[in-house]
Amino acid sequence: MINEVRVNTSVAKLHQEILELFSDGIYVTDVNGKTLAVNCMYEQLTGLKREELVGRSVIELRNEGKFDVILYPDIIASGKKKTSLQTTKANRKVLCNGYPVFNEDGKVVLVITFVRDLTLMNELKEQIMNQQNMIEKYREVNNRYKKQFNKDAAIFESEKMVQLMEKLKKIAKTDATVLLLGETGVGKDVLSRKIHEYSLRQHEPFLKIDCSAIPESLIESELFGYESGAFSGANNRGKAGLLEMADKGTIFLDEIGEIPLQMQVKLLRVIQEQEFMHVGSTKVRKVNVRFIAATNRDLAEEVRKGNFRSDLFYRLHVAVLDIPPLRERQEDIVAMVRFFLDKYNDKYHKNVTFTNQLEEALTCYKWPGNVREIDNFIQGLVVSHENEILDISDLPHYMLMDSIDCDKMNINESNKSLDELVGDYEKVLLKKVLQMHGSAAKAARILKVDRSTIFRKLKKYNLG
Ligand SMILES: Nc1ncnc2c1ncn2[C@@H]1O[C@H](COP(=O)(O)OP(=O)(O)OP(=O)(O)O)[C@@H](O)[C@H]1O
Repeated sequence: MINEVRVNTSVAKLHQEILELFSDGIYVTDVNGKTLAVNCMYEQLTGLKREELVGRSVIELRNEGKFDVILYPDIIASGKKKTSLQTTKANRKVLCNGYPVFNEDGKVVLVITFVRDLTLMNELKEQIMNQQNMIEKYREVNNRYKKQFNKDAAIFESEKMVQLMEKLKKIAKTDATVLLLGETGVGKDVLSRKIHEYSLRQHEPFLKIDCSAIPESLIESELFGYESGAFSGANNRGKAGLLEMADKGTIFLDEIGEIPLQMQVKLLRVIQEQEFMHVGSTKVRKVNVRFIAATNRDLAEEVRKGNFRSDLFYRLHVAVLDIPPLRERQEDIVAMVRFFLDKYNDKYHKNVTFTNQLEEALTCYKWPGNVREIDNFIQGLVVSHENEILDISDLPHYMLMDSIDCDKMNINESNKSLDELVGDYEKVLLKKVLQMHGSAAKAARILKVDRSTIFRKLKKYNLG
Protein backbone atom coordinates (compact mmCIF):
# COMPACT_ATOMS: atom_id res chain seq x y z
CA MET A 1 0.00 0.00 0.00
CA ILE A 2 2.75 2.37 1.01
CA ASN A 3 4.62 1.43 -2.15
CA GLU A 4 1.59 2.18 -4.32
CA VAL A 5 1.22 5.67 -2.83
CA ARG A 6 4.91 6.29 -3.53
CA VAL A 7 4.49 5.11 -7.10
CA ASN A 8 1.43 7.31 -7.58
CA THR A 9 3.19 10.27 -6.07
CA SER A 10 6.18 9.87 -8.33
CA VAL A 11 3.95 9.36 -11.43
CA ALA A 12 2.06 12.54 -10.55
CA LYS A 13 5.37 14.30 -10.14
CA LEU A 14 6.49 13.02 -13.52
CA HIS A 15 3.23 14.21 -15.12
CA GLN A 16 3.69 17.62 -13.57
CA GLU A 17 7.26 17.78 -14.82
CA ILE A 18 6.08 16.91 -18.32
CA LEU A 19 3.45 19.69 -18.13
CA GLU A 20 6.16 22.14 -17.15
CA LEU A 21 8.02 21.40 -20.36
CA PHE A 22 5.36 23.19 -22.44
CA SER A 23 5.70 26.85 -23.23
CA ASP A 24 1.88 27.18 -23.24
CA GLY A 25 -0.23 27.28 -20.09
CA ILE A 26 -1.89 23.87 -19.50
CA TYR A 27 -5.11 23.07 -17.69
CA VAL A 28 -6.20 19.42 -17.24
CA THR A 29 -9.68 18.34 -16.10
CA ASP A 30 -11.32 14.95 -15.79
CA VAL A 31 -14.56 13.96 -17.45
CA ASN A 32 -16.56 15.61 -14.65
CA GLY A 33 -14.79 18.92 -15.00
CA LYS A 34 -12.66 18.44 -11.91
CA THR A 35 -9.33 20.25 -12.18
CA LEU A 36 -6.48 17.70 -12.10
CA ALA A 37 -3.44 19.80 -12.90
CA VAL A 38 -2.17 23.13 -14.16
CA ASN A 39 1.38 24.12 -15.03
CA CYS A 40 3.39 27.12 -13.90
CA MET A 41 2.87 28.88 -17.21
CA TYR A 42 -0.90 28.70 -16.65
CA GLU A 43 -0.42 30.27 -13.21
CA GLN A 44 1.70 33.00 -14.74
CA LEU A 45 -0.72 33.72 -17.56
CA THR A 46 -3.86 33.84 -15.47
CA GLY A 47 -2.59 34.95 -12.09
CA LEU A 48 -4.47 31.99 -10.54
CA LYS A 49 -2.67 29.67 -8.09
CA ARG A 50 -2.56 25.90 -8.45
CA GLU A 51 -3.84 25.44 -4.87
CA GLU A 52 -7.03 27.38 -5.58
CA LEU A 53 -7.76 25.33 -8.74
CA VAL A 54 -6.65 21.71 -8.37
CA GLY A 55 -9.42 19.39 -7.08
CA ARG A 56 -12.14 21.94 -7.87
CA SER A 57 -14.81 21.90 -10.57
CA VAL A 58 -14.35 24.29 -13.46
CA ILE A 59 -18.05 25.16 -13.30
CA GLU A 60 -17.69 26.29 -9.70
CA LEU A 61 -14.56 28.21 -10.58
CA ARG A 62 -16.32 29.93 -13.46
CA ASN A 63 -19.23 30.80 -11.18
CA GLU A 64 -16.77 32.33 -8.73
CA GLY A 65 -15.48 34.47 -11.61
CA LYS A 66 -12.02 32.87 -11.75
CA PHE A 67 -12.45 32.69 -15.53
CA ASP A 68 -15.21 33.73 -17.90
CA VAL A 69 -15.40 30.80 -20.36
CA ILE A 70 -15.14 27.02 -19.92
CA LEU A 71 -14.64 24.59 -22.75
CA TYR A 72 -15.00 21.27 -21.03
CA PRO A 73 -18.83 20.64 -21.33
CA ASP A 74 -18.77 21.13 -25.12
CA ILE A 75 -15.66 18.99 -25.55
CA ILE A 76 -17.13 16.14 -23.50
CA ALA A 77 -20.40 16.40 -25.44
CA SER A 78 -18.85 16.58 -28.92
CA GLY A 79 -15.63 14.65 -28.35
CA LYS A 80 -13.95 17.36 -30.44
CA LYS A 81 -11.41 20.10 -30.02
CA LYS A 82 -12.74 23.54 -29.06
CA THR A 83 -11.16 26.95 -29.18
CA SER A 84 -12.15 30.04 -27.28
CA LEU A 85 -10.86 33.41 -26.13
CA GLN A 86 -10.69 34.21 -22.43
CA THR A 87 -9.90 37.36 -20.51
CA THR A 88 -7.84 36.57 -17.44
CA LYS A 89 -7.99 38.12 -13.98
CA ALA A 90 -4.93 40.15 -14.95
CA ASN A 91 -6.92 41.42 -17.93
CA ARG A 92 -4.83 39.62 -20.48
CA LYS A 93 -6.39 38.05 -23.55
CA VAL A 94 -5.61 34.35 -23.81
CA LEU A 95 -6.40 31.83 -26.50
CA CYS A 96 -7.63 28.47 -25.15
CA ASN A 97 -7.45 25.30 -27.25
CA GLY A 98 -9.15 22.41 -25.46
CA TYR A 99 -8.56 18.80 -26.60
CA PRO A 100 -10.38 15.63 -25.52
CA VAL A 101 -8.22 12.66 -24.43
CA PHE A 102 -9.85 9.25 -25.08
CA ASN A 103 -9.46 5.91 -23.30
CA GLU A 104 -9.16 2.55 -25.04
CA ASP A 105 -12.98 2.35 -25.39
CA GLY A 106 -13.05 5.70 -27.18
CA LYS A 107 -14.58 7.55 -24.23
CA VAL A 108 -13.40 11.00 -23.24
CA VAL A 109 -11.53 10.73 -19.94
CA LEU A 110 -9.61 13.97 -19.78
CA VAL A 111 -9.75 17.44 -21.28
CA ILE A 112 -6.43 19.20 -21.80
CA THR A 113 -6.53 22.91 -22.55
CA PHE A 114 -3.55 24.75 -23.97
CA VAL A 115 -3.56 28.42 -23.08
CA ARG A 116 -1.64 31.00 -25.06
CA ASP A 117 -1.12 34.61 -24.17
CA LEU A 118 -2.61 36.58 -27.04
CA THR A 119 -1.57 39.91 -25.54
CA LEU A 120 1.99 38.62 -25.47
CA MET A 121 1.61 37.22 -28.98
CA ASN A 122 0.31 40.58 -30.17
CA GLU A 123 3.15 42.31 -28.39
CA LEU A 124 5.60 39.89 -29.97
CA LYS A 125 3.96 40.37 -33.36
CA GLU A 126 4.26 44.10 -32.94
CA GLN A 127 7.88 43.71 -31.84
CA ILE A 128 8.60 41.53 -34.86
CA MET A 129 6.89 44.04 -37.14
CA ASN A 130 8.88 46.85 -35.57
CA GLN A 131 12.03 44.83 -36.02
CA GLN A 132 11.08 44.12 -39.63
CA ASN A 133 10.47 47.82 -40.17
CA MET A 134 13.83 48.57 -38.65
CA ILE A 135 15.49 45.95 -40.83
CA GLU A 136 13.78 47.49 -43.88
CA LYS A 137 14.92 50.96 -42.86
CA TYR A 138 18.42 49.68 -42.21
CA ARG A 139 18.42 47.99 -45.63
CA GLU A 140 17.21 51.18 -47.26
CA VAL A 141 19.86 53.31 -45.55
CA ASN A 142 22.47 50.69 -46.29
CA ASN A 143 21.48 50.56 -49.97
CA ARG A 144 21.50 54.32 -50.16
CA TYR A 145 24.91 54.35 -48.53
CA LYS A 146 26.13 51.62 -50.86
CA LYS A 147 24.72 53.48 -53.85
CA GLN A 148 26.38 56.67 -52.66
CA PHE A 149 29.57 54.77 -52.03
CA ASN A 150 29.35 53.25 -55.51
CA LYS A 151 28.66 56.69 -56.94
CA ASP A 152 31.95 57.84 -55.49
CA ALA A 153 33.66 54.69 -56.64
CA ALA A 154 36.24 54.82 -59.35
CA ILE A 155 35.96 52.93 -62.63
CA PHE A 156 38.87 50.83 -63.79
CA GLU A 157 37.47 48.48 -66.43
CA SER A 158 40.09 48.59 -69.12
CA GLU A 159 42.99 46.14 -69.14
CA LYS A 160 45.39 49.09 -69.02
CA MET A 161 43.83 50.47 -65.86
CA VAL A 162 43.46 47.05 -64.24
CA GLN A 163 47.20 46.52 -64.70
CA LEU A 164 47.98 50.03 -63.51
CA MET A 165 45.92 49.42 -60.37
CA GLU A 166 47.82 46.20 -59.72
CA LYS A 167 51.07 48.13 -59.94
CA LEU A 168 49.62 50.91 -57.76
CA LYS A 169 48.67 48.47 -55.00
CA LYS A 170 52.17 47.03 -54.93
CA ILE A 171 53.78 50.47 -54.83
CA ALA A 172 51.31 51.71 -52.23
CA LYS A 173 52.51 49.17 -49.68
CA THR A 174 56.06 50.51 -49.90
CA ASP A 175 56.92 53.98 -48.69
CA ALA A 176 58.32 55.02 -52.07
CA THR A 177 57.67 58.48 -53.46
CA VAL A 178 55.22 58.19 -56.33
CA LEU A 179 55.01 60.34 -59.44
CA LEU A 180 51.64 60.36 -61.17
CA LEU A 181 51.71 61.43 -64.79
CA GLY A 182 48.83 62.02 -67.15
CA GLU A 183 46.77 64.60 -68.99
CA THR A 184 44.37 66.82 -67.16
CA GLY A 185 41.34 64.98 -65.78
CA VAL A 186 42.69 61.41 -66.15
CA GLY A 187 42.34 60.75 -62.43
CA LYS A 188 45.69 61.62 -60.86
CA ASP A 189 43.94 62.98 -57.79
CA VAL A 190 41.76 59.87 -57.54
CA LEU A 191 44.77 57.58 -57.80
CA SER A 192 46.77 59.54 -55.22
CA ARG A 193 43.99 58.85 -52.72
CA LYS A 194 43.96 55.19 -53.72
CA ILE A 195 47.70 54.98 -53.01
CA HIS A 196 47.09 56.38 -49.53
CA GLU A 197 44.12 54.02 -49.00
CA TYR A 198 46.16 50.96 -49.93
CA SER A 199 49.18 52.07 -47.91
CA LEU A 200 50.06 51.34 -44.30
CA ARG A 201 49.43 55.03 -43.63
CA GLN A 202 45.75 54.75 -44.52
CA HIS A 203 44.59 55.77 -41.03
CA GLU A 204 46.90 58.78 -40.91
CA PRO A 205 46.29 62.18 -42.56
CA PHE A 206 46.20 62.65 -46.31
CA LEU A 207 46.82 66.24 -47.39
CA LYS A 208 46.67 67.62 -50.89
CA ILE A 209 48.62 70.71 -51.86
CA ASP A 210 47.76 72.20 -55.21
CA CYS A 211 51.07 73.84 -56.08
CA SER A 212 49.46 75.85 -58.87
CA ALA A 213 46.79 77.29 -56.59
CA ILE A 214 48.98 78.62 -53.73
CA PRO A 215 50.71 81.92 -54.57
CA GLU A 216 54.43 81.42 -55.02
CA SER A 217 55.20 83.63 -52.02
CA LEU A 218 53.06 81.47 -49.72
CA ILE A 219 54.05 77.97 -50.80
CA GLU A 220 57.00 77.84 -48.44
CA SER A 221 55.17 79.10 -45.35
CA GLU A 222 52.13 76.92 -46.10
CA LEU A 223 54.26 73.85 -46.49
CA PHE A 224 56.91 74.41 -43.80
CA GLY A 225 55.07 76.68 -41.38
CA TYR A 226 56.67 79.74 -39.85
CA GLU A 227 57.93 81.29 -36.61
CA SER A 228 56.32 84.33 -35.00
CA GLY A 229 57.25 87.52 -36.85
CA ALA A 230 58.84 85.57 -39.70
CA PHE A 231 57.40 87.99 -42.23
CA SER A 232 54.97 90.90 -42.29
CA GLY A 233 51.39 89.64 -42.25
CA ALA A 234 52.38 86.42 -40.49
CA ASN A 235 50.44 85.30 -37.45
CA ASN A 236 52.07 86.52 -34.23
CA ARG A 237 52.21 83.11 -32.68
CA GLY A 238 53.67 81.46 -35.76
CA LYS A 239 51.99 78.59 -37.57
CA ALA A 240 52.57 74.90 -38.20
CA GLY A 241 52.92 73.96 -41.85
CA LEU A 242 51.13 71.26 -43.84
CA LEU A 243 54.16 69.02 -43.44
CA GLU A 244 53.67 68.83 -39.67
CA MET A 245 49.94 68.36 -40.07
CA ALA A 246 50.54 65.41 -42.37
CA ASP A 247 53.09 63.80 -40.03
CA LYS A 248 52.91 59.97 -40.33
CA GLY A 249 50.59 60.39 -43.31
CA THR A 250 50.77 61.28 -46.97
CA ILE A 251 51.18 64.58 -48.80
CA PHE A 252 49.94 64.83 -52.37
CA LEU A 253 51.75 67.57 -54.29
CA ASP A 254 49.46 68.24 -57.23
CA GLU A 255 50.85 70.15 -60.23
CA ILE A 256 54.40 69.71 -58.94
CA GLY A 257 55.63 71.15 -62.24
CA GLU A 258 54.42 74.58 -61.07
CA ILE A 259 56.60 74.71 -57.97
CA PRO A 260 59.15 77.58 -58.03
CA LEU A 261 62.80 76.64 -58.49
CA GLN A 262 64.01 77.89 -55.10
CA MET A 263 61.30 75.84 -53.37
CA GLN A 264 62.37 72.75 -55.26
CA VAL A 265 65.68 72.58 -53.30
CA LYS A 266 63.86 72.70 -49.96
CA LEU A 267 61.34 70.17 -51.12
CA LEU A 268 64.10 67.84 -52.22
CA ARG A 269 65.60 68.03 -48.72
CA VAL A 270 62.30 67.13 -47.05
CA ILE A 271 61.67 64.24 -49.42
CA GLN A 272 65.20 62.96 -49.01
CA GLU A 273 65.99 63.67 -45.35
CA GLN A 274 62.50 64.07 -43.91
CA GLU A 275 63.80 67.28 -42.33
CA PHE A 276 62.73 70.89 -42.64
CA MET A 277 62.78 74.27 -40.89
CA HIS A 278 60.00 76.73 -40.20
CA VAL A 279 60.30 79.92 -42.21
CA GLY A 280 62.25 82.33 -39.95
CA SER A 281 63.83 79.54 -37.89
CA THR A 282 67.07 77.59 -37.96
CA LYS A 283 65.77 74.74 -35.86
CA VAL A 284 65.70 71.51 -37.87
CA ARG A 285 62.48 69.56 -37.47
CA LYS A 286 61.90 65.92 -38.26
CA VAL A 287 58.85 64.64 -40.02
CA ASN A 288 57.62 61.31 -41.35
CA VAL A 289 55.69 61.86 -44.55
CA ARG A 290 55.18 59.96 -47.75
CA PHE A 291 55.12 62.09 -50.88
CA ILE A 292 53.04 61.61 -53.97
CA ALA A 293 53.50 64.14 -56.75
CA ALA A 294 51.48 64.66 -59.91
CA THR A 295 51.83 66.67 -63.06
CA ASN A 296 50.41 66.87 -66.54
CA ARG A 297 53.60 68.55 -67.76
CA ASP A 298 56.48 66.77 -69.45
CA LEU A 299 58.88 67.07 -66.50
CA ALA A 300 61.88 65.80 -68.46
CA GLU A 301 61.27 68.58 -70.96
CA GLU A 302 60.96 71.09 -68.08
CA VAL A 303 64.34 69.84 -66.78
CA ARG A 304 65.85 70.39 -70.23
CA LYS A 305 64.41 73.89 -70.32
CA GLY A 306 65.87 74.58 -66.86
CA ASN A 307 62.47 75.03 -65.20
CA PHE A 308 62.71 71.93 -63.05
CA ARG A 309 65.70 70.72 -61.03
CA SER A 310 67.09 67.48 -62.33
CA ASP A 311 67.93 66.20 -58.79
CA LEU A 312 64.29 66.63 -57.72
CA PHE A 313 63.15 65.09 -60.99
CA TYR A 314 65.24 61.97 -60.36
CA ARG A 315 64.19 61.84 -56.72
CA LEU A 316 60.55 61.88 -57.79
CA HIS A 317 61.11 59.40 -60.56
CA VAL A 318 61.22 56.41 -58.21
CA ALA A 319 57.84 54.87 -58.80
CA VAL A 320 56.05 56.33 -61.80
CA LEU A 321 52.44 55.70 -62.67
CA ASP A 322 51.60 56.99 -66.12
CA ILE A 323 47.83 57.18 -66.46
CA PRO A 324 46.73 56.78 -70.07
CA PRO A 325 44.26 59.30 -71.51
CA LEU A 326 40.68 58.13 -71.76
CA ARG A 327 40.76 57.88 -75.56
CA GLU A 328 43.30 55.06 -75.16
CA ARG A 329 41.03 53.00 -72.94
CA GLN A 330 37.67 52.73 -74.59
CA GLU A 331 36.32 50.08 -72.19
CA ASP A 332 36.59 52.71 -69.47
CA ILE A 333 34.62 55.19 -71.56
CA VAL A 334 31.71 52.76 -71.96
CA ALA A 335 31.72 51.96 -68.24
CA MET A 336 31.99 55.63 -67.30
CA VAL A 337 29.19 56.72 -69.62
CA ARG A 338 26.89 54.22 -67.89
CA PHE A 339 28.25 55.01 -64.44
CA PHE A 340 27.76 58.78 -64.75
CA LEU A 341 24.38 58.38 -66.46
CA ASP A 342 23.23 56.23 -63.57
CA LYS A 343 24.76 58.61 -61.03
CA TYR A 344 23.08 61.74 -62.40
CA ASN A 345 19.73 60.06 -63.15
CA ASP A 346 19.74 59.08 -59.52
CA LYS A 347 20.83 62.49 -58.32
CA TYR A 348 18.30 64.46 -60.39
CA HIS A 349 15.50 61.83 -60.19
CA LYS A 350 15.41 61.34 -63.93
CA ASN A 351 15.34 58.43 -66.29
CA VAL A 352 17.37 59.56 -69.27
CA THR A 353 18.64 56.70 -71.44
CA PHE A 354 21.00 56.52 -74.40
CA THR A 355 20.59 54.59 -77.63
CA ASN A 356 23.37 52.16 -78.55
CA GLN A 357 24.38 54.47 -81.35
CA LEU A 358 24.80 57.36 -78.94
CA GLU A 359 26.84 55.20 -76.56
CA GLU A 360 29.06 54.19 -79.47
CA ALA A 361 29.49 57.79 -80.56
CA LEU A 362 30.47 58.75 -77.01
CA THR A 363 32.98 55.93 -76.99
CA CYS A 364 34.47 57.23 -80.22
CA TYR A 365 34.78 60.81 -79.06
CA LYS A 366 38.32 61.73 -78.02
CA TRP A 367 37.50 63.28 -74.62
CA PRO A 368 40.41 65.73 -74.42
CA GLY A 369 39.31 66.68 -70.88
CA ASN A 370 39.30 62.97 -69.98
CA VAL A 371 37.17 61.76 -67.05
CA ARG A 372 36.34 65.28 -65.87
CA GLU A 373 34.91 66.07 -69.30
CA ILE A 374 32.85 62.88 -69.51
CA ASP A 375 31.52 63.46 -66.00
CA ASN A 376 30.47 67.05 -66.73
CA PHE A 377 29.11 66.22 -70.17
CA ILE A 378 26.83 63.41 -68.98
CA GLN A 379 25.68 65.55 -66.07
CA GLY A 380 24.80 68.29 -68.58
CA LEU A 381 22.82 65.86 -70.75
CA VAL A 382 20.85 64.55 -67.78
CA VAL A 383 19.98 67.96 -66.34
CA SER A 384 18.91 69.39 -69.68
CA HIS A 385 16.63 66.52 -70.69
CA GLU A 386 13.61 64.94 -69.12
CA ASN A 387 13.01 61.19 -69.07
CA GLU A 388 14.00 60.71 -72.68
CA ILE A 389 15.87 58.32 -74.86
CA LEU A 390 18.73 60.38 -76.26
CA ASP A 391 20.20 59.62 -79.64
CA ILE A 392 23.29 60.58 -81.61
CA SER A 393 21.49 63.69 -82.93
CA ASP A 394 21.47 65.04 -79.36
CA LEU A 395 25.26 65.35 -79.44
CA PRO A 396 26.80 68.77 -79.97
CA HIS A 397 28.27 69.42 -83.39
CA TYR A 398 31.91 69.12 -82.35
CA MET A 399 31.32 65.73 -80.80
CA LEU A 400 29.34 64.51 -83.72
CA MET A 401 32.19 65.32 -86.08
CA ASP A 402 34.60 63.58 -83.76
CA SER A 403 32.48 60.47 -83.47
CA ILE A 404 31.89 60.31 -87.22
CA ASP A 405 35.64 60.08 -87.64
CA CYS A 406 35.69 57.05 -85.47
CA ASP A 407 36.35 53.67 -86.93
CA LYS A 408 34.34 51.86 -84.31
CA MET A 409 30.83 52.87 -85.28
CA ASN A 410 29.43 49.36 -85.29
CA ILE A 411 30.31 49.13 -88.94
CA ASN A 412 30.98 45.39 -88.75
CA GLU A 413 27.56 44.62 -87.39
CA SER A 414 25.52 47.07 -89.42
CA ASN A 415 25.76 45.18 -92.75
CA LYS A 416 25.43 48.52 -94.45
CA SER A 417 27.25 49.63 -97.53
CA LEU A 418 29.61 52.59 -97.46
CA ASP A 419 26.97 54.73 -99.20
CA GLU A 420 24.36 53.76 -96.63
CA LEU A 421 26.69 54.47 -93.70
CA VAL A 422 27.76 57.79 -95.17
CA GLY A 423 24.06 58.53 -95.74
CA ASP A 424 23.27 57.75 -92.07
CA TYR A 425 25.90 60.16 -90.87
CA GLU A 426 25.01 62.80 -93.41
CA LYS A 427 21.42 62.68 -92.18
CA VAL A 428 22.41 62.99 -88.53
CA LEU A 429 24.85 65.75 -89.31
CA LEU A 430 22.33 67.75 -91.34
CA LYS A 431 19.73 67.38 -88.63
CA LYS A 432 22.13 68.58 -85.99
CA VAL A 433 23.47 71.54 -87.96
CA LEU A 434 19.91 72.62 -88.77
CA GLN A 435 18.93 72.30 -85.13
CA MET A 436 21.91 74.37 -84.07
CA HIS A 437 21.73 77.08 -86.70
CA GLY A 438 18.05 77.19 -87.52
CA SER A 439 18.05 77.79 -91.29
CA ALA A 440 19.08 75.96 -94.45
CA ALA A 441 21.00 79.05 -95.55
CA LYS A 442 23.18 79.01 -92.41
CA ALA A 443 23.60 75.24 -92.64
CA ALA A 444 24.77 75.64 -96.26
CA ARG A 445 27.30 78.26 -95.20
CA ILE A 446 28.64 76.14 -92.33
CA LEU A 447 28.85 72.97 -94.38
CA LYS A 448 30.26 74.90 -97.35
CA VAL A 449 27.68 73.70 -99.90
CA ASP A 450 24.96 75.39 -101.98
CA ARG A 451 21.59 75.97 -100.47
CA SER A 452 20.09 73.79 -103.22
CA THR A 453 22.30 70.89 -102.04
CA ILE A 454 20.94 71.29 -98.52
CA PHE A 455 17.33 71.31 -99.79
CA ARG A 456 17.95 68.27 -101.99
CA LYS A 457 19.40 66.33 -99.08
CA LEU A 458 16.64 67.42 -96.72
CA LYS A 459 14.16 65.98 -99.18
CA LYS A 460 16.21 62.81 -99.63
CA TYR A 461 16.32 62.19 -95.88
CA ASN A 462 12.78 63.35 -95.21
CA LEU A 463 14.00 66.09 -92.96
CA GLY A 464 11.80 68.82 -94.40
N1 LIG B 1 38.54 56.15 -62.66
C1 LIG B 1 37.62 57.08 -62.37
N2 LIG B 1 36.35 56.70 -62.10
C2 LIG B 1 35.42 57.62 -61.81
N3 LIG B 1 35.65 58.94 -61.76
C3 LIG B 1 36.90 59.37 -62.00
C4 LIG B 1 37.95 58.45 -62.33
N4 LIG B 1 39.06 59.16 -62.55
C5 LIG B 1 38.75 60.45 -62.38
N5 LIG B 1 37.46 60.59 -62.04
C6 LIG B 1 36.75 61.84 -61.80
O1 LIG B 1 37.14 62.76 -62.81
C7 LIG B 1 37.41 64.04 -62.27
C8 LIG B 1 38.85 64.43 -62.54
O2 LIG B 1 39.71 63.53 -61.84
P1 LIG B 1 41.06 64.00 -61.10
O3 LIG B 1 40.86 65.32 -60.44
O4 LIG B 1 41.55 62.88 -60.29
O5 LIG B 1 41.97 64.21 -62.38
P2 LIG B 1 43.43 64.82 -62.42
O6 LIG B 1 44.20 63.96 -63.35
O7 LIG B 1 43.97 65.00 -61.05
O8 LIG B 1 43.13 66.22 -63.09
P3 LIG B 1 44.07 67.56 -63.10
O9 LIG B 1 45.35 67.20 -63.79
O10 LIG B 1 43.27 68.53 -63.90
O11 LIG B 1 44.23 67.94 -61.67
C9 LIG B 1 37.07 63.96 -60.79
O12 LIG B 1 35.74 64.39 -60.62
C10 LIG B 1 37.17 62.48 -60.49
O13 LIG B 1 36.32 62.10 -59.45
